[in-house]
Amino acid sequence: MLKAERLWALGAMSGTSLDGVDAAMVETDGATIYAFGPSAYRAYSAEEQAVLAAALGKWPGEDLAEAQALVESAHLEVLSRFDGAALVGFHGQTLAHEPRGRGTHQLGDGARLAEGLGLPVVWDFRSADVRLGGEGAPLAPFFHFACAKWIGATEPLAFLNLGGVGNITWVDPSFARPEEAGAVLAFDTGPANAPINDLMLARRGEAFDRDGALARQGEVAQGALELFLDEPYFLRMPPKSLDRDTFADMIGLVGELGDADAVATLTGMAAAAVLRGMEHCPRPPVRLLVTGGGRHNRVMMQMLRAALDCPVEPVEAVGLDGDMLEAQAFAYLAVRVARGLPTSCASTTGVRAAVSGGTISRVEGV
Ligand SMILES: Nc1ncnc2c1ncn2[C@@H]1O[C@H](COP(=O)(O)OP(=O)(O)OP(=O)(O)O)[C@@H](O)[C@H]1O
Ligand SMILES: CC(=O)N[C@H]1[C@@H]2OC[C@@H](O2)[C@@H](O)[C@@H]1O[C@H](C)C(=O)O
Repeated sequence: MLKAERLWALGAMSGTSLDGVDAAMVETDGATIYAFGPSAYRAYSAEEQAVLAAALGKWPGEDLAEAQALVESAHLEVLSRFDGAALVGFHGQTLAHEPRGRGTHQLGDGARLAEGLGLPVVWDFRSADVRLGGEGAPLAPFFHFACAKWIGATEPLAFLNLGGVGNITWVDPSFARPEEAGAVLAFDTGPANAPINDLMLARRGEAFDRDGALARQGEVAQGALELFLDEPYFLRMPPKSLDRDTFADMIGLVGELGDADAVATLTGMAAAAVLRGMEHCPRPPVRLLVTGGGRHNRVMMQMLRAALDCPVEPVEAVGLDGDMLEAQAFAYLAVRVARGLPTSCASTTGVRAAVSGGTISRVEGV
């Protein structure tokens, strides 16, 4: 176990929207964030995205050689660009997530990455939590708690990640540690960009709805939205988590609509899922800080602003980087794992007791 000294860690995340690998450095002792360092991005090409998309839903033991080689080489490529890291946090590519079923599967072998980089690599962050009865996700909440401290927050606030899937963390920064009862509440809100991307690709051959430009031209189909909100997921108490394609059927709800109305409706569904989620906050947050690619979607942001009493701002409003927050989270969590500090607790994943997930792969001499 590392002593409680500050060090630079390098984190990498390949998210559910399959757009690419984010990597970023954080200086931390596993509790306090001292500084944010450089970051880099390595996009997946359309061909690579197709390889990953074909691997979605697969479990270890299935035919994954090509996708695994791709995930590992893309990570090696981007992580090799950095100097000065003492260890690496490697999330991997989530292919399947069934915490109450077959478990959770993040593709990519951290031991191979450790060999390639010559650095200790922390990986497989989610399995231990699932084994102990947790959802295994979301895991960024303990980092969000540290971010709330870093920005000097004194009142409860919430972080919303609008990635392929959405997740929210409500934080009370008056607590000393995130695992204390009442300090955080976190869960996945619902689908966010993944269905929009899927529809844009299928109908228009485009990767996503840039800035919400197409949604802006359409109207939300209220009937489809109501059917979507009937999903039992929205009645479940948190913590709770989702697989990328848990809501794949929602595409069917907009199947008869024209492109603009269909995208507007999927955008409205993502926002409505967040608004449902906000009802679970123990106290109203004083602000909602939005991270992830969806913060660029002006229509989605406007829908949230129109319905909420508190300011809804991109995390850049407080000096954070919304493109890199998840990569930074896994840098931070890697240091927590190395120090034996918990990475999740009952109010973030539903795990029975606070747990330090993750496996550390070391290379000789390091
Ligand atoms: N300018 C933009 N306008 C609208 N949407 C955008 C824009 N930029 C990015 N996005 C959306 O954000 C997505 C990428 O978001 P992000 O990188 O946060 O997701 P992720 O990390 O892969 O997902 P997750 O957090 O679920 O793991 C893109 O696929 C796209 O749908
Ligand atoms: C199983 C899995 O990979 N889940 C992701 C996904 O993408 C967003 C949401 O669903 C969140 O639960 C999680 O990622 C972030 C980084 C998290 O664990 O906090």
